[in-house]
Amino acid sequence: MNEWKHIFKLDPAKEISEEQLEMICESGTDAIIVGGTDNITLDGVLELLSRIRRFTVPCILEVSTMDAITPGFDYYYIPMVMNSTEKKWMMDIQHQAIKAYKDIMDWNEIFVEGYCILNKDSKVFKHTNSVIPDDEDVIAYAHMAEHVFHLPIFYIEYSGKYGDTELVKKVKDQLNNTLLFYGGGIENNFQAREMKEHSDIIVVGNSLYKDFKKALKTVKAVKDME
Ligand SMILES: CC(C)=CCC/C(C)=C/CC/C(C)=C/CC/C(C)=C/CC/C(C)=C/CC/C(C)=C/CC/C(C)=C/COP(=O)(O)OP(=O)(O)O
Ligand SMILES: O=P(O)(O)OC[C@@H](O)CO
Ligand SMILES: [Mg+2]
Repeated sequence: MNEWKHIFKLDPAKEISEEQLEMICESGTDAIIVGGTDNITLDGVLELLSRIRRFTVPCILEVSTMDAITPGFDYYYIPMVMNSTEKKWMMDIQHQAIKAYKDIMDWNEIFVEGYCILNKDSKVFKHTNSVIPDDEDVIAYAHMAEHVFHLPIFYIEYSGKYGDTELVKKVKDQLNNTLLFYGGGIENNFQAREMKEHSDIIVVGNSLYKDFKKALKTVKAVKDME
């Protein structure tokens, strides 16, 4: 994961054609995350997993609901929402899930993500009752992710909206061991490169469902960077 630059996030609740899926899987992206905020069902996850499995690209389940956890993925990402007002989204659901699954959990394939959700209009922001932190708060969350919780990933999430590059840069400057993921509103090569400049890995999601060709090109855009 330390070598990765680009990830596509596919939503099991949304339609993607066979032809498009093949282009995504063979695009050179470093991995595919299966995840989303709502209508995530076990059937939807299993169907998408079996379609992606025809290709060699690493496939990750980002767990958003207990109902759709299944074996068969290469890796599992477990979100903890650091700027939620409810402990539930930071700790309690994860606690219950670990209680249920601890005997079959292989921690070598599980990575916990410290999420900071910064688009107040996104579904995931509302769903998790999050609050908008100021820049100093975000930087403090990043420090907590790295030094208090020793998380492998700090995720700046603007879901559906292109974010503040200055803030992403400020956060990146503070992190040494924790990887910085940036996701939100990346639709073209310029945005992909700009956010990759300031983060370790960019995640491209919704634009695949809006302007597929442009979204696909973001892989080469960041792979060609020095
Ligand atoms: C059976 C087997 C082999 C199991 C493997 C072991 C394993 C992985 C067990 C699970 C252990 C565990 C601790 C699970 C956690 C369970 C859980 C439900 C945690 C809660 C996660 C959480 C905080 C959810 C809230 C929503 C959220 C933050 C989701 C993260 C993804 C995200 C930001 C989605 C938004 O994406 P986007 O695409 O922008 O959304 P829309 O397009 O839909 O708007
Ligand atoms: O869907 P977009 O806005 O590209 O965001 C990607 C990802 O960060 C969503 O969790
Ligand atoms: Mg999405």
